[in-house]
Amino acid sequence: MAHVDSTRSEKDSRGKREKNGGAELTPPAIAAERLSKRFGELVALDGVSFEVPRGQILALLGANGAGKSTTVHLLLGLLAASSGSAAIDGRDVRTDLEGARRAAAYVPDRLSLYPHLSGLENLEYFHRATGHGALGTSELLDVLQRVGLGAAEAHRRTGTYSKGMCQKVGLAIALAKGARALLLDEPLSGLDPKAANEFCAVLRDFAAKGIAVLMATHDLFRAHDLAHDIGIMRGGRLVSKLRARDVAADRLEAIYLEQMQ
Ligand SMILES: Nc1ncnc2c1ncn2[C@@H]1O[C@H](COP(=O)(O)OP(=O)(O)OP(=O)(O)O)[C@@H](O)[C@H]1O
Repeated sequence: MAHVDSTRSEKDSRGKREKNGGAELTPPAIAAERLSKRFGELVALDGVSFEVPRGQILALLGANGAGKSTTVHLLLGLLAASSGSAAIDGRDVRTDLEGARRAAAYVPDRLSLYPHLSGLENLEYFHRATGHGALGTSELLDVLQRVGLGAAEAHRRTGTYSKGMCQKVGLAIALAKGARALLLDEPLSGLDPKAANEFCAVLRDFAAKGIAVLMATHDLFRAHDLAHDIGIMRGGRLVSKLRARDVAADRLEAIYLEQMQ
């Protein structure tokens, strides 16, 4: 079986990080360590550990109820962990929630924008709402351009946008904020193939800029194409972690289906 013991590999990579010539390296942009979450009797997440270094993309796959959204919500501090730790850019979500949130951006399945405002006005609003809204209108227009929304689209009311265009505004909010880590929960659901391709191209661009990306998705083939690492979750556990380049897409599908048995 091509999957690895994720607990051991996280320990190994941490060891390398700490020992590198004795110098302290930057912490991973996203880190989960033995993260667990119970809802009453239900164990939604059970000792999940992984790291996403800067410039890397980790896709989390898994059936409905596997714990993907719970993982994302714990990392964003939207839920409190029952045990274990979650950190963004080295800031523990439990002890430095403000710092962690400052370094993180979140694009959910369906982004809530103000439909009567244009894409640019929405971006201006959310950019200021972060409390770090230093960019002016022309810079924000440039940010929208970089995520694939031209000037004409930027000035249109978002009530007239497709889902893909709304999602791009979410990416623009993350970029304008200078986020170190981008967390996405099924951002591709409902996007047509062209829109999904465009969205993934922007995510690649984010990674190339050094941003860490964690994406929960059901789109196995696109995850394989986009991500550096693939995590497969089942019953609240990370049951496999694979380097995407080490496994062909059809083999990944076979491993996924084996894990779902
Ligand atoms: N607020 C909650 N209260 C009780 N149970 C919850 C809550 N949120 C999630 N769960 C349960 O935790 C488990 C994990 O759910 P989660 O939403 O993380 O799965 P998922 O992998 O994201 O699924 P999907 O692919 O359907 O989005 C499920 O059994 C779910 O019913």
